[in-house]
Amino acid sequence: MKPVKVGICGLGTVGGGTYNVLKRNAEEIARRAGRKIIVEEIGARHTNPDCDTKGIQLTDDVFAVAKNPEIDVVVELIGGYDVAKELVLTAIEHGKHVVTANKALIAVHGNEIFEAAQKKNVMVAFEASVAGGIPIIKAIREGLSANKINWLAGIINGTGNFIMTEMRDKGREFSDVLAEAQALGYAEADPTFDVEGIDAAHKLTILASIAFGIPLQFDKAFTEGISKITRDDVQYAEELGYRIKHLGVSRRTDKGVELRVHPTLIPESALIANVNGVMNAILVDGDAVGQTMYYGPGAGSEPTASAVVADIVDVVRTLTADRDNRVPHLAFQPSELSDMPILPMDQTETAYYLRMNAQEKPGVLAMITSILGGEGINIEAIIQKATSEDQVPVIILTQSVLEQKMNDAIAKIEALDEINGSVTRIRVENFGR
Ligand SMILES: NC(=O)c1ccc[n+]([C@@H]2O[C@H](COP(=O)([O-])OP(=O)(O)OC[C@H]3O[C@@H](n4cnc5c(N)ncnc54)[C@H](O)[C@@H]3O)[C@@H](O)[C@H]2O)c1
Ligand SMILES: N[C@@H](CCO)C(=O)O
Ligand code: NA
Repeated sequence: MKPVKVGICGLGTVGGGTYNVLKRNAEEIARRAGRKIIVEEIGARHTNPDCDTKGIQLTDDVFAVAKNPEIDVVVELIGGYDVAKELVLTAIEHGKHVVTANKALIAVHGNEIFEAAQKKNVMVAFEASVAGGIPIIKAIREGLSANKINWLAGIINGTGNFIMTEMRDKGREFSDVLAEAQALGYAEADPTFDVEGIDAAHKLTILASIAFGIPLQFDKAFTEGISKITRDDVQYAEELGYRIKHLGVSRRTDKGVELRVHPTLIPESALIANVNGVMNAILVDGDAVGQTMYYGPGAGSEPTASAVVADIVDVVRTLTADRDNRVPHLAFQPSELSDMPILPMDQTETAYYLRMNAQEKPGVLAMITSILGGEGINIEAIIQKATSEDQVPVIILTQSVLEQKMNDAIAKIEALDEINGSVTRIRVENFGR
């Protein structure tokens, strides 16, 4: 059979890894795909010192790649929204299949891109966009297609997990670890995407769509980052038997779908609480299978390339297959997507960790517990720290409650003269309890 010709756009961390893996494993990959896969052209502004591209056609115009009549599959690895979107739509318009690692693009413009792809009968594959090398899209979309999925939760940003692990285990400074994550090629071009949970929310949006059969709705995701977590919170959580992880959670409820990214206390005995460094993990709860967990490197050159190349192989395998019966982009047939709403954050339910500074006076604890009781919030545990100062940290673990009630309770606690400053709240998920 004729070789399949691929055009790679962007030759940075992921583009470079993709080129090298395709080259190094060419024989093995051809045995799997049923035909040879050749890199016909590379479109990139910069060359990559890790890649020997001798003999390959190079251009700095990625649109030339998207329009090159020789090319069957365009691999978008430039990142970002605008140029990437135009590039992908141009490739589709020219009848090319597309493989991308760009979660920002899929989460924000995916509905439009998939519609264009369906019209042109081409595939857009995006396994590398979520959790790097972990084949989580394939697992949910194909491996779990028998199930009604109840919820999923994951550590889906490698940079953030790397930062939190290094800070906790080695006491390193935030900025120092972030710089290392950038040097290792883990971080986004704008690392606030990693730290503030935007990147994780992009990925969660994609996972929720393929799990529940809903259109991509990134604008409705709730996002809270890791920059405000203090060493004290990490320590108090550990005293209570928990680890703090930056988690994306999406749960189907009677009222709608939860879509939220925030720091979360997880019981230290839970497997997912022990996922460290750049590793990612996603827990998926299906009605037939129960809970399954997927673990592996969430970022980095070749781990991500592993997913990009697997997508290229997938595309190649379907080139000769019936194009009306491909695996749908969002797992469900496009005409079968549901209009189940995304729940506003104040309508979600979780347990909470609260930390506040109370003045050292008799009766303050009673005031706090009475406010919580008044909102119908049950307390699981309280720690009051003795200090030499005239204010004491009070840490409270609550049972599960509607976020709206917790907002009201926190506002009332913060209004007390006996409480200094604001109340820190971290949500709690009791996996494995
Ligand atoms: N780095 C990771 O671990 C990782 C993992 C999963 C997904 N991703 C995603 O993969 C994509 C690429 O990330 P990366 O880490 O490889 O980025 P990178 O910055 O290392 O590489 C991007 C490359 O694209 C080139 N480029 C950008 N715009 C261009 C344009 N208009 N024309 C020509 N070249 C252009 C840049 O010169 C650069 O070499 C992003 O969407 C990112 O979110 C990255
Ligand atoms: N910046 C992302 C890359 C992988 O998507 C992360 O750290 O997880
Ligand atoms: Na993946």
